[in-house]
Amino acid sequence: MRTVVVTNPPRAEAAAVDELAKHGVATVHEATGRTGYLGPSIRPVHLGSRIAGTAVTVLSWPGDNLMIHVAVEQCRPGDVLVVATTSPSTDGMFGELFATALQYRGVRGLVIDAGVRDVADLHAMGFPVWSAAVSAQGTVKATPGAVNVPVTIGGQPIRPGDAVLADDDGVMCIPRESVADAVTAARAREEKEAATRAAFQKGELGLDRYGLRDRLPGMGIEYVEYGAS
Ligand SMILES: O=C([O-])CC(=O)C(=O)O
Ligand SMILES: [Mg+2]
Repeated sequence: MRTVVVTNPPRAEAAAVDELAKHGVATVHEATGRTGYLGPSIRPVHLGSRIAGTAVTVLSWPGDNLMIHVAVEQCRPGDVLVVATTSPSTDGMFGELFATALQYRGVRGLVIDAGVRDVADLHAMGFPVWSAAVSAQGTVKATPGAVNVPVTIGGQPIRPGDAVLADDDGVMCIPRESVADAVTAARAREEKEAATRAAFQKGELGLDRYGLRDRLPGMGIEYVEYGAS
C-alpha cells in the first residue's frame, strides 16, 4: 500500500451536494440506476439523520487509527470522513473525541467500514455516523496508511471529493462529476412518486397503476375462490 496523504483533491460542487441532501438514499439510488450503494452492512449508529458531503477518504490498517488523526487535518466544512481498512475489522477506531475534532472543522459525518464507540456521546453531540460495527475495543496509532486515495466499501469505489449521501437506509456514493445529474434524476423520481402517492391515498392499486393486473395471467398467476377445487 502507498503511504500517501493527498492534499486538496477536487471536490464535488458544494451547491449540488447540498441539493443532494434534500433527497433520500433510496430515491437517489433508484434515480441513478441503482448505483453506488454501500450495502446493508453499513448501518446508521443512530437514526434520523440525512447528510450529503464530499468525501475525505482514509485507508487504515485494521485496529489502527493513526491515519484518521492524519485525515482530520485534511477535512474542510462540508466534508464527510470515509474510512476503509485494508482487511476486515470491527474494532472501535472512532469515538467522541474524533467527532469533537471533526465537528470543529465543519465535517458533516463519518462513514466507516469498521467499528465505532462512545455511541451515546456521538448521539448527544448530534454527530451522524454510519458504521459496520459498534465496539468498545480500542485501537493503536502505529501503522502508516493513506489519506485521500480511492477506497472501496461494500464493493463501491469512493474517490476523494466524491459526494456521499447517507440516511437511515444506508450510504451511497455519487461520483463527483455526476452530482448535478443525480439531483435532476432524483427530483424527477420524487415528482413521479408524489403522483403515485396521491393515487394510493385515493385507493388506486399498484396492480392497476403499474399495469401489473394484465400481466398476471401471463406469469401463471390465477385467482381461485376460497374453497373451490
Ligand atoms: O480515541 C480513540 O481511539 C477513539 C475514541 O474513543 C474517540 O475518538 O473518542
Ligand atoms: Mg473515546
